[in-house]
Amino acid sequence: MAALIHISNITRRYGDLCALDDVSFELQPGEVLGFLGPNGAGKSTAMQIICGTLSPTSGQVIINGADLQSDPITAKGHIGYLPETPPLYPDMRVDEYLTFCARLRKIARSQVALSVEKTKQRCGLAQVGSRVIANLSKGYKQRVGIAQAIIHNPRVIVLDEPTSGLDPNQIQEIRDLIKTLSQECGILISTHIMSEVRAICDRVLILHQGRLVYTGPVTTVKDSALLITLGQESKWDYLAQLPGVSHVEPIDQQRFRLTLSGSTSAADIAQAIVAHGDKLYELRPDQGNLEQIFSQLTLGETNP
Ligand SMILES: Nc1ncnc2c1ncn2[C@@H]1O[C@H](COP(=O)(O)OP(=O)(O)OP(=O)(O)O)[C@@H](O)[C@H]1O
Repeated sequence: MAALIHISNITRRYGDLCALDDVSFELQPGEVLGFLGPNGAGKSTAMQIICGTLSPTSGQVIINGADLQSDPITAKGHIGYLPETPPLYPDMRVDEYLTFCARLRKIARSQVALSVEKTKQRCGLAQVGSRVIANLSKGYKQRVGIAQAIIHNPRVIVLDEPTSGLDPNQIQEIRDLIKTLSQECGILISTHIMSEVRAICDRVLILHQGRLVYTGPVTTVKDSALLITLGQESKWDYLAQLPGVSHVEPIDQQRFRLTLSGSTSAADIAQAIVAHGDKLYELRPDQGNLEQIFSQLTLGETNP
């Protein structure tokens, strides 16, 4: 399957500062790729380069087969971008604004009304077309921001911290929307929120001081350790003998952290504990794992 984004050896310097240093990665169709890194790691620089608003010092960006440098109009046509601050005109009504965005994206006049309607349906905006953007809640403004990014049906959607500043219900709604959109496109999403990565991303990239220091599937990270709580009278020494358990770390008398090997699943472990005749009160993925990887890889100096 051809990659939707293909980045090879991108470097970007600002004077003496190397904001991106020889970064390469790909985004596949249907994939939600999480872009993580501390402040100053180079995420926004990378996103701007991918969206064609900033040139790399060296390296190549191919978007859905089009070279961003030699064929920028085709390449940019495949991308929808929602910057951290949505580019909204607050005095416009939602319909007016989306019509304006459709025209900017050079959608044929005869198709504009249809594109606006379809996009409103996709983003849950069907009821608010006549509302003035300034009067919408922050969650709805964010939906309008996503709507302008997808009005031309791009294959790639780039979202810069799309849930920042939203309340928990709005966050869930935007995450659901992103999941739905990923069925048709590839999505690159930058965030500082680890639970967001777990909730919606298939794979994660971690940048530190402009270098790519980690790339891997979220599920591997997520499932590689479990936290369990057993009955008070449990003799836990059998845990280390269970198939697929490579390490047992007691947290207190009842709680343990199990490191798993290979493809062992949480269900396998639950079954084995119950089959052993023990009481299992709680079992959950060790969510500290991704945080631990992030901290280990990004400790130390950050770019100003
Ligand atoms: N126009 C610019 N001129 C000079 N330096 C810049 C410019 N833009 C960014 N930088 C520097 O490049 C480095 C990377 O910045 P960038 O904004 O890409 O990081 P980031 O990972 O997006 O950070 P944040 O999470 O804070 O948004 C930082 O050290 C920043 O100060």
